[in-house]
Amino acid sequence: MASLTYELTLAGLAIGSAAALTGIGLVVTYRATGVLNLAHGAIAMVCAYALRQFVVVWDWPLALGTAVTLLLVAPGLGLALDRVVFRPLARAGSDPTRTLVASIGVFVLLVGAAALLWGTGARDDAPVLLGDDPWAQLGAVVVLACGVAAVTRRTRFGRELRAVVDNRPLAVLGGIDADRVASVGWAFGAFTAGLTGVLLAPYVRLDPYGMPLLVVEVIAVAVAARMRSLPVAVGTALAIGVAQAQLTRLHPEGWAGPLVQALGANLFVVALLVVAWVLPGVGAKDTLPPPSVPARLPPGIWLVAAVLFLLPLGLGGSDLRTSMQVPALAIVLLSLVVVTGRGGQIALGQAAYAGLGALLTGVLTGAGRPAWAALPVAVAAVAVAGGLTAWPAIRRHGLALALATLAVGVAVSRFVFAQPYATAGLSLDRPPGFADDRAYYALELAVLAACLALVAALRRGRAGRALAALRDHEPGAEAAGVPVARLKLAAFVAGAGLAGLGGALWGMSLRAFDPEAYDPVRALLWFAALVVLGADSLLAPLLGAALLVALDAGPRGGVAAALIGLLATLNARLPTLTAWLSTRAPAPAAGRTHPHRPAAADGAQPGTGGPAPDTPTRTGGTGGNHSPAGGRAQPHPPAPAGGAPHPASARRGGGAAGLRAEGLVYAYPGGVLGLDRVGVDVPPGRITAVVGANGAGKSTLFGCLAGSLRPRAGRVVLDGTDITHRPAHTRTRLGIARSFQQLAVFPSLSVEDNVRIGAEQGGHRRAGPPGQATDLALRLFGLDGALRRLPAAGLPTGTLRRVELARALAGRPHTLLLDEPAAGLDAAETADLARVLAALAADGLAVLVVEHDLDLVAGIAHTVHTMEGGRLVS
Ligand SMILES: Nc1ncnc2c1ncn2[C@@H]1O[C@H](COP(=O)(O)OP(=O)(O)OP(=O)(O)O)[C@@H](O)[C@H]1O
Repeated sequence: MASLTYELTLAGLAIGSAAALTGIGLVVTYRATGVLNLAHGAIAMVCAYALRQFVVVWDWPLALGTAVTLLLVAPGLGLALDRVVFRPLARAGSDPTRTLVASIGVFVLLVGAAALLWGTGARDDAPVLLGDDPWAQLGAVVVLACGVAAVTRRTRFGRELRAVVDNRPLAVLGGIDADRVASVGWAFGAFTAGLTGVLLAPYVRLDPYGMPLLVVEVIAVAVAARMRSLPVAVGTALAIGVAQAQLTRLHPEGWAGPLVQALGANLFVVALLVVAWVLPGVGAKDTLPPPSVPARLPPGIWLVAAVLFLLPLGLGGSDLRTSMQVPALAIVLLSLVVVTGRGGQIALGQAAYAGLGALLTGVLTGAGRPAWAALPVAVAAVAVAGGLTAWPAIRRHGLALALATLAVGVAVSRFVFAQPYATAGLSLDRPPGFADDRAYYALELAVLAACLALVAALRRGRAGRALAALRDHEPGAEAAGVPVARLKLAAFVAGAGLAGLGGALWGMSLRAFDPEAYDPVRALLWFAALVVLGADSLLAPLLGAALLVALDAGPRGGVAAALIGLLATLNARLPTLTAWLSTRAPAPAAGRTHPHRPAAADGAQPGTGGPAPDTPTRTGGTGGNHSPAGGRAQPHPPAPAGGAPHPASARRGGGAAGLRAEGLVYAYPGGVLGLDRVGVDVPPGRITAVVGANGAGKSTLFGCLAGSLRPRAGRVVLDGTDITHRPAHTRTRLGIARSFQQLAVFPSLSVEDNVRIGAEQGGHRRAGPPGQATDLALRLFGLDGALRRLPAAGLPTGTLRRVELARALAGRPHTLLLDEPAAGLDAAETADLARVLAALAADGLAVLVVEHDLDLVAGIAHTVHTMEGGRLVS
């Protein structure tokens, strides 16, 4: 027994050391470049194929082939990726989600290219490098880890690497060539990938799909090491490797047998799932940036698409059977429009939900349920499964959802789809009356049309607007009253359900469950395809499905992956296909805000752009007189139209005490005391100002009042009710609106929709229809007329400040918290703002202003508090 334990431990160490190599490569690349390289496994696979090509096909000596592979091919690939893909992204200031999409693009491109070059079949003749001696592999890992540690601790390059990791802009200012550091990081990362690939290849299936995925699972060890600690990465890899090997000793009876067996082969997948669910995500941001141009497709395109989709009804035989995949796949891709396109979430596991939809439908029909009844039950079950698997990650920041969905995709594939107990002999009957291929295709088209109509309605409606808002600017959406986590979950549940429906239709078209159709790599391909074609477009799923099926219908696999991968690697530099087809929105003028993201997203304050481009004309209640300030806020809020209440006139009952902070203490991680027993009153009908030098604690106080920060001690009280633990969106719904120091508008939405979100999400329900509150707020701030239909992207700062204020007031708050509202405004705009604030306070609103502009404060505030060192000193 002892010797079996020893043997298994050795075998586990061999697996663990290969995983440790990957962990080291991922950590070093991440530290040098900030990129979580999902393509690591694909690089490993390409290097393994390259070595096989040199040694087996071209008959080179093993040493020469290995040297060329590891010292030329692998680092060369890393350097090429750095130069062509990732450096341009870093220079453009791209965020982690865009680089993740690019690394998915590289993954898909390399998989496609390998399939084209070497075919899709598995090879079992990869050259053996170190034999099966685990000590040799372990030795290689230890030498490599020690080498990396020595270089980072003791050399000048190591110091530079650490400086770049700590603060890249500061390191560049200090004269460090951050690009060189990144190049070395990429070359080294690719070298470790190559080493993993050539070591693993003889013992696993060397094929373009299997090996990259095997290495992707190992991301778990790098995430467990928080993308920093090499000893933790190596230790975790070895521990999982040994535990996995020891599991093979267990042979429980009954249903647990195959499960334990699967666990013994896939413990890294479980680890990935656990780290994605439990540990904080990698990276700081987890939503895709908003689309640069809101797509408005010419109507003729839909006619062309309809005709093209109807054409296969005239086909027969294998052509019709191939075409039957298209509507089903289009529905799966449509699920990504909801989750990724609208919601901005990175979902890499849609193949699992599609497969589960097919599997459950097959199981239910196999148990005698009619297909009509089985399908909705299966779709509902998959939707619930989607919600349950995504929920732990949705509440976490960074790339947690991307990793969790990736892990779910691989885990479902390994533990369910690949298991004979779940899928053996499964067949999927078509609904009665649709057994014939042509009739079934017509049914698929009808379901697709219904799904398109449903998603179109969702996008146009309140939920669609709120989703776009959270994609564009999550804190801004939360401040407008959007329940961010709940909405993300709802989008994910809907997306999983749609994917399940598409998958089930696909299975029915084949009349069988084909695990290959739901391979996790396909999920990456589908995600990349949708992003490339335009994630927030209804046309993209149709185009994508047709393109993917058509390209892969040929004799050579990999064409679709190679093409989509190539386009995805360049995702930040090319317009999406649907954006290219769409009617252009007006081009932003020089000096305006960046169309891609609001100023708050990158921390930059855009320049003041002068008056609004279209001087809005006030209409309605005031008789259509022209705005005196070139579209600026009106000095005095106009009388409400049609006797409707003023947008900012929602009132609490008599005797309201207002908002009050009592003894707030807030400490930042690291111990800096942001607030030290601070109390402040924000009474109705008055403007309360808080001033103080930089770092005095004003923003911290503001965050505690608005609900974005939780104080360590003290209370926040609204009209006598303790709201200290209420989240930001709940406070907004209680009538506390806020603005941001840096703009928090939703660039892809029109000015009107920006304001409408405030009315829909933030408003008290009894405060009247959102449309009316929106119109009033737009008019109050001179945003009606042609301006209301323009996308917020590209409008001048002064206009966007008014949009933000109008959004806050459209929810008809009783308390208004303003964080440096005059930032970025010129003198005239600041004067207009002062008049509006005075009018709102006169109208009964409680207003708190945190401001640097002492003239503004002196002119409007009834009470002025001064902060210093986290305390209120006056
Ligand atoms: N995220 C953070 N992590 C650590 N310390 C922080 C953080 N944010 C603020 N601080 C520290 O907390 C203290 C209060 O900062 P705060 O931003 O509230 O000041 P402020 O008065 O709003 O300054 P400013 O006018 O520059 O915005 C400062 O010492 C600041 O350095």
